[in-house]
Amino acid sequence: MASSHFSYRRDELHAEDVALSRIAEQVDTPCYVYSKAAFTAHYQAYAEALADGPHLVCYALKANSNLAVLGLLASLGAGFDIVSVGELERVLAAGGDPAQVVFSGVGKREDEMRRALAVDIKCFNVESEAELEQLARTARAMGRVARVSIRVNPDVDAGTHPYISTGLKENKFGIAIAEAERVYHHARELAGVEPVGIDCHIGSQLTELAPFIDALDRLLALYDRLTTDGITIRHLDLGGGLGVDYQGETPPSPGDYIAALRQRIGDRPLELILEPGRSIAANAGVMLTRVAYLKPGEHRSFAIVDGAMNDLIRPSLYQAWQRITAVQQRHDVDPHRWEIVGPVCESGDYLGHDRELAIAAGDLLAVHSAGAYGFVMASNYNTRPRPPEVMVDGSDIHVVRQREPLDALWAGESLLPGAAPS
Ligand SMILES: Cc1ncc(COP(=O)(O)O)c(C=O)c1O
Ligand SMILES: N[C@@H](CCCC[NH3+])C(=O)O
Repeated sequence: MASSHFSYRRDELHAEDVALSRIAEQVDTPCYVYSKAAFTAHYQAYAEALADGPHLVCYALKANSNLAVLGLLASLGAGFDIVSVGELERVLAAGGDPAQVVFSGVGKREDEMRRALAVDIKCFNVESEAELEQLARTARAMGRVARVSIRVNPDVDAGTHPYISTGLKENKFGIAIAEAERVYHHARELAGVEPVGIDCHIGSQLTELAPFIDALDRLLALYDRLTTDGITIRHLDLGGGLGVDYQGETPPSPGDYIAALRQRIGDRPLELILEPGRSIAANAGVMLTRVAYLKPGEHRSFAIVDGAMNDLIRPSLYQAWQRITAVQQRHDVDPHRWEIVGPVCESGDYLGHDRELAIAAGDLLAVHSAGAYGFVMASNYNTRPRPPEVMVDGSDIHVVRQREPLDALWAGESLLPGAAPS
């Protein structure tokens, strides 16, 4: 199992000290369950490894932006990586410090820039020259100066799924490394922006160090050239991307990763910023779902569960594999190979293919490693409410997001005038 915070005791899966069947009874299924201790430990692994030099861990809240998660990480000292004004408002609502926020993303709108300038975030990670110019105009109009990093596209192969690889020249992200030096000179001359950092993010779920080191070497060469040109860069932001154990992968630990980075950076006077998302959140959560019906067949056998692609889309979208186990292990039925599928009307609606499980209708299943890119990617497809979220703290159960009431799913919609049935 990928996380020691979710473990079996007397044949039943627990989150910390809470039996997961208790949560399912209390909040119904499907639901997400997070462990406070796991979030804390995963964050501390970064903070401790970085402690001997200037640093900031900017948790990428796209991975899991529940306010309870953000509040917990803020209380531990985390900064945040945001990609929208909505994420910025979440950080502020959770008590996060805007001075520790970096703003990534290729398509920042002017109103988003204005709000981020108004609360004086730490840095904008700028992804194109057109965005740089827009940001400079917006900042000037507000009488402000925006601190910026150029997000450099270092053209390294992250060796991960094509949908989550971002640092190749065919990807939409960042400014080509060959162009970056010229853009920094442009930024230096442009009123309204001040270049203070260099940024990159090459992809997600990386399980090897080599692509990170390749990218870092290219950024350091750029840093050295800019320093020679008299452009003072204060921080290096290497993005997120460290992978996790979904299916026995053995990615480097944050400690090993950071030691390798620091060794390359040497005595350059740089604050090191990282933007981890998945490696903090994924194995701090599971999704619980209940078996509704079993449909054994000659060709394939289906376990139809109450969770679906709208609740957890990673298997359908990326063919992602996440471990699925029975919450209460039973010894009275034989294991059988099941397709774990949801009620959504799509053949691609599945949570797992060909899983050997000893289960009966009514049993609870846990989909593991669901703390990252789980709830945040949930939708209301098929007019299904998004699931509730629960945070376990020792033996305490905190419902940190209620299931959406059904009528919330059509709030804001209206019938055409005169079209109401009489
Ligand atoms: C700019 C940026 N920073 C950080 C992250 C977080 O990545 P991960 O969840 O792989 O750590 C992402 C997502 O891949 C990203 O696009
Ligand atoms: N949503 C993706 C990761 C996206 C990374 C965002 N830059 C996943 O579940 O693997």
